[in-house]
Amino acid sequence: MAVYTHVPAEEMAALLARYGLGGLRSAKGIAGGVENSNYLVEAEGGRFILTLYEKRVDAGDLPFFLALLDHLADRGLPVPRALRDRDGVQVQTVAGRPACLIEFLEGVSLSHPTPAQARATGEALGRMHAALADFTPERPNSLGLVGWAALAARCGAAVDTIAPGLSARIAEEIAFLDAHWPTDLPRAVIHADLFPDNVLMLGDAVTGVIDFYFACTETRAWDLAVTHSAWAFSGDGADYRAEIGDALLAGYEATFGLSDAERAALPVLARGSALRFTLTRAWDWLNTPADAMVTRKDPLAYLRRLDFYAAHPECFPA
Ligand SMILES: Nc1ncnc2c1ncn2[C@@H]1O[C@H](COP(=O)(O)OP(=O)(O)OP(=O)(O)O)[C@@H](O)[C@H]1O
Ligand SMILES: N[C@@H](CCO)C(=O)O
Repeated sequence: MAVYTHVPAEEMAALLARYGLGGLRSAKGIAGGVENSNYLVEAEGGRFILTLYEKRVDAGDLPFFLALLDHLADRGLPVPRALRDRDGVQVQTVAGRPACLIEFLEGVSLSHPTPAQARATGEALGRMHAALADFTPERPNSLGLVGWAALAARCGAAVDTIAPGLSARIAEEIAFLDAHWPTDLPRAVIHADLFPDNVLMLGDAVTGVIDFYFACTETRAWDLAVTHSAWAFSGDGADYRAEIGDALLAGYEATFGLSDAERAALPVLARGSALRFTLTRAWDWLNTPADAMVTRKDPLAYLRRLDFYAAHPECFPA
């Protein structure tokens, strides 16, 4: 469960009063997620998510993320806005952390999506990219190619305690990606973390896209590569599920589409995605505080994806 910061009930009730949402009925820490503290809050005025920003979320980036959510919600995408209090303020301080009260969206995140659900997700990603065409704010990607080398250096040889030889494998892959990374593809603001746990679904319909806190200006097709790496494998990364990968790509093609150059770059972009999550998971594996109520995610599940993408570029049809 990701609850790094405890919020006393009295402080939660005082927060709700600022929004005119009536009394607090219940507040529960949410199991799931690794980045922020999340509470499901039941108030007399409705059900909400309270997010306290921890770790990698810089409070200075919050205006970018909240403008992005408003932009997408204005265009009909199923994303949760941050509520404004009676003074029009979206970002609060709760238990000493920057925090937002966020609209609750229905739906469940899937562990074993079907091809139809993967297709709907690809369609939603394509619709999101279309809606972002006129979104002008920018945010650099601190977890792109340059950031990977820096993070690998910070992890150092300690990653070899996770798997023997891992630091050498990471260095080799960064050298490969440096040499082959496409530099001339269209760039845009992307979600950058569209994992199954960030897509809420009812049946085959996408009812929510959440967790935009890695959104950044990047090679747009990388978003599809990230989504592919997160969806098209068994959880441990040992098995590639071609029917899921194909459905995801088909859904994206139906609502947005790829140029020939973007399609040709997908195998390299996917290797970059697999490395990104191997690295951030390895960092978390080595640095998660012992008292955090959080389940660490397995870095090797992404190393296996990396091995698969390196061996099977043909999983992305030309
Ligand atoms: N707006 C929302 N409506 C409904 N449920 C939500 C909403 N936001 C978050 N949740 C629930 O809280 C969980 C954790 O949220 P979120 O994924 O944003 O956390 P995180 O710590 O940032 O996670 P991650 O590890 O994916 O970066 C989600 O899986 C979902 O169950
Ligand atoms: N979605 C990521 C966590 C956020 O970087 C993971 O599963 O590793």
